[in-house]
Amino acid sequence: MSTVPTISAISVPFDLGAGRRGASKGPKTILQAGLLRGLQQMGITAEHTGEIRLPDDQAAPLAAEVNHTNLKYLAEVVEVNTRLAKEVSRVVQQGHFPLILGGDHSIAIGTIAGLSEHYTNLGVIWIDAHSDLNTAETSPSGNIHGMSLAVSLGMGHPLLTEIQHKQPKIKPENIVLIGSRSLDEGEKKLIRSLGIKCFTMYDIDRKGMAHVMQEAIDYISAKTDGVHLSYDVDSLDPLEAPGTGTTVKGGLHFREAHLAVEMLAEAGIVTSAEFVEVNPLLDDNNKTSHLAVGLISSLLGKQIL
Ligand SMILES: NC(=[NH2+])NCCC[C@H](N)C(=O)O
Ligand SMILES: [Mn+2]
Ligand SMILES: [Mn+2]
Repeated sequence: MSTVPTISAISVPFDLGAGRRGASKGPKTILQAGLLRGLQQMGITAEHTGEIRLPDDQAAPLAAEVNHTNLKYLAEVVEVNTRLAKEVSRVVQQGHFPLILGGDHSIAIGTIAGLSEHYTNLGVIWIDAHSDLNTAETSPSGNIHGMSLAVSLGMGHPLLTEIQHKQPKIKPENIVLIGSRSLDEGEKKLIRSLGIKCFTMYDIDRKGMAHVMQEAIDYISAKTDGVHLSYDVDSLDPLEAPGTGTTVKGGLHFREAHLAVEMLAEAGIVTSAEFVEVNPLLDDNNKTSHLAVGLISSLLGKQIL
């Protein structure tokens, strides 16, 4: 059935980039929801390469010690992403498809850093209620998961932007945001000033998901040599995906979410993906983990008929 390369799933049980704990338990519940078995049933070769985590001696400091900064848990975020970047780079080198299971969205920093070694024009499709384009200066929370896309553009603390190598990892014109509906003032300014392609919920309502995805695919495939899908499950409506830390109402419905990844599968442009912000502690019977498994399967070619 498939021409999909071998999938290497990488778990990143990390949640110190987020304001609430629990996303660190996401990789395990996604795997328990039958991810690998499902892919194997589709005829795909899929392996789990292991977990990227902090060394045991880098136990998280007490929240009180880090909450006075606007870059909470900076050292931990740097460490885990440095490790993740190396692993992602190794998987690409091997010719496999990296599938990163988060974890909060700060792990996109390491994923994209590792990928950027292998592409000169890496495209990024960022499906998210948010744009994660804050810096310490603009962030309302100090949570680094709200900064990861800015970091990948080379903006922010050097310890973050210089992971893997010093250059910016992606270019603004190679990014497409989809599902945006909660943007901070600094983020809006940046989207406008850099001319980042952004399909908000307004655009999805106005044009329909099929139209938006076709535009996004045409836009990005024309100028990139690889496309990374960074999928934050809070892009979905909280009714569909209650198990996530920063829900925003008015999100994607189940069918829109599936259509988006089905169209990406059909276009055959995606070369890596990450699914982040599944928080089983906030979930309803692991509904959000099962949803993630369904979306990953659709992305990798599962069809209704
Ligand atoms: N990956 C996420 N869920 N990010 C949420 C970010 C929320 C908000 N914009 C902030 O910077 O704090
Ligand atoms: Mn996000
Ligand atoms: Mn989000």
